[in-house]
Amino acid sequence: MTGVARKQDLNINPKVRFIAKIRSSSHPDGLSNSWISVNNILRDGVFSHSLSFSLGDHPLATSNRMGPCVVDYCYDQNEKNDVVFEREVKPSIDEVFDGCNATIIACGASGSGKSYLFQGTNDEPGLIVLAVNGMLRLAANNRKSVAASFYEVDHDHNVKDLLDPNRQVFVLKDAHGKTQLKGLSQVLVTSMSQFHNFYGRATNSRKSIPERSHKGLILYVSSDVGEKLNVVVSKLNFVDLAGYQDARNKSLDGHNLAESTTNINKSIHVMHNVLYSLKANETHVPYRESKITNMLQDSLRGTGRILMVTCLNPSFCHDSINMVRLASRSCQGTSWAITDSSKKANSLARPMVPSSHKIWMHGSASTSARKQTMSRGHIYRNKAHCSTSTMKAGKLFGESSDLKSQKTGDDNSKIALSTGELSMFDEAVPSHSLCNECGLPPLSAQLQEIVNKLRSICSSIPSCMDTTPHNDGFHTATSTDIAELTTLKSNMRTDDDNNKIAVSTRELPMFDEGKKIGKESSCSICNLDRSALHIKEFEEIVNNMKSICSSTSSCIDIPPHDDALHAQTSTDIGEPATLNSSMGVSDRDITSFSTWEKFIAGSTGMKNSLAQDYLRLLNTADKEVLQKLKGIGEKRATYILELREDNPEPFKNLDDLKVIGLSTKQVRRWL
Ligand SMILES: Nc1ncnc2c1ncn2[C@@H]1O[C@H](COP(=O)(O)OP(=O)(O)OP(=O)(O)O)[C@@H](O)[C@H]1O
Repeated sequence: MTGVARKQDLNINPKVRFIAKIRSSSHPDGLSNSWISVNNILRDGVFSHSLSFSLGDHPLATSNRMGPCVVDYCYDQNEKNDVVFEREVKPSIDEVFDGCNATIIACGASGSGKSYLFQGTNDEPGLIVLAVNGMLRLAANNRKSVAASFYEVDHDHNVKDLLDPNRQVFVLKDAHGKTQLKGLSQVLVTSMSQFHNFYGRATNSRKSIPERSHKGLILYVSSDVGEKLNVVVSKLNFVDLAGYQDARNKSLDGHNLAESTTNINKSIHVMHNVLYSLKANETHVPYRESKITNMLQDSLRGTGRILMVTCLNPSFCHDSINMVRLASRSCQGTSWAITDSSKKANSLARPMVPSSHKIWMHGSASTSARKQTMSRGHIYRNKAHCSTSTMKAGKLFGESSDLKSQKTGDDNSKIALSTGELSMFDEAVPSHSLCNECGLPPLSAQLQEIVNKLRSICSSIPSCMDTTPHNDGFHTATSTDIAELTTLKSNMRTDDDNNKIAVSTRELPMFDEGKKIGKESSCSICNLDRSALHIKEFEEIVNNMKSICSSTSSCIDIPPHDDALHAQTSTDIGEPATLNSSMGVSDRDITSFSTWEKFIAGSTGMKNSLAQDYLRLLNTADKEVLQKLKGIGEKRATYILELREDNPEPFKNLDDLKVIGLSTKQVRRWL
């Protein structure tokens, strides 16, 4: 059964409110709003409206991916601006005069009535006009002043002062981290007619310009100190977001609306993301991902009210559906979820980025990894293979999720060198299988053996450290060695739960110097015999490591570059190709690498190729596969699909993941 349920233990910010307003159909282009049905929902004493869409008898399949569209309230076409004002805006004005900031945002498809809602007409004043009127009255009664700024943010993120177009506006942070709109003019509002005068002039001047942009009016309330407007107490923001347009539509001259549309749509998405995060009380709010949210940051954070009004066209408009879906997603925050039992577990129980996930994708250093990488090789080579490759990669993820489920049981066989450098060894193949090419036991097994040795040595180190002060000169000379040895031990993190050990590459030279450590530190460690034993064991381990490295390099050896065949083979094999291309090193560099460096470089290259795969899947995979990726839950997957409607390849590099609230660092950590 599908429905909407409220999660009991929510921490939802009630001051972030999402409403919809269906534009009046009195306009000649309006047919009727029968394509939108609004239903009441009452759960746990909370009223909401659920919106569904139909064309004639055909329900539009908008809910397949995300269930019904839910907003806190939907005003129908007969409800006038003053009704919306009384219920939604007036309470904010009272709070602004009590010192809080408030923000009212209108969004919607082009022609959905955003400007009409804010500006209105002489007969039906809009929310801004009604608000200024109310504020002037309150100001007069409370010895306060009202001032206004009016700006525009275009698709190139330029900010223009609409009250004084000659001024340059800079968005800066002051010493307290507060956003300053440096250069933006403020005009004291003294009466309604004076307001109509300057505001009307500024709005009309933009009407002839076809460019889409966001427009913002700031109404400042200051304590009345005569002529000076120096003590700004609080702000009421009105933001009229540019009309949403599907970026795949063609403009009148036949060109794709592409870039400017994409930028505008992106900032609309970011605005919804920000409100989503605020509504859900998330710790990270992506203000900085768009100019407009960055500018509004001070008003949006804190305790002030935020109202997002999604304006809907009275006649069928696909962009309106997109917008209401976006609003619904943000409105539901973490508080609502589809009660479809299969989806419930995913969407309700899981935060956006579950910290419990450790690895989004597993690989293996042995044959299985090589086979997987060979599959990925096709992805690099030919984009036309994308879907097949995606399927393969999907299979990969399928495998990885299987592996994930085996994780607990298999944890004992893990080893990671250099903080995840060798995460490809996680979930390695069973220890009895041999590497096809080398005929050696799998790397993981060899490394595991070393780990066990190291662990046993480590566990005995404290007992042989001399902690009593030594006054002889020799001790002073060797104390660094003790420190080194201690560092060595601390770098060999042992974890009894999962038997993991991490040895950073930085520490490897210490192994080479094992003899030196042994010779000198033996004098400063209390039990000479035991320490000598340890050093010997260390040396043995170093040698083992070295031999593994050389055997590894023979598995991922780099074929000669000039070989014509190489071009073909390296792409097929994947790993060597990655070594060359992803690391950005020349062959000369590679030949001068030590075996160990080659090995580490190979790991880095592989990481980069995994990053590429991750991005490629985000750009191409279907929802089911997306949800198998580390960090992608039901909501993010839905959002990614929405982003792909605007831009077929929204993720070109890891930085682009910001749009979906993931950081490069985070993703790199998972790889
Ligand atoms: N409630 C209403 N009653 C009558 N006409 C309306 C109403 N709302 C909007 N309109 C008319 O519909 C048209 C489009 O409205 P409006 O300009 O407000 O849309 P918009 O969403 O701001 O569009 P854009 O994003 O392109 O600027 C206008 O001609 C406006 O007068």
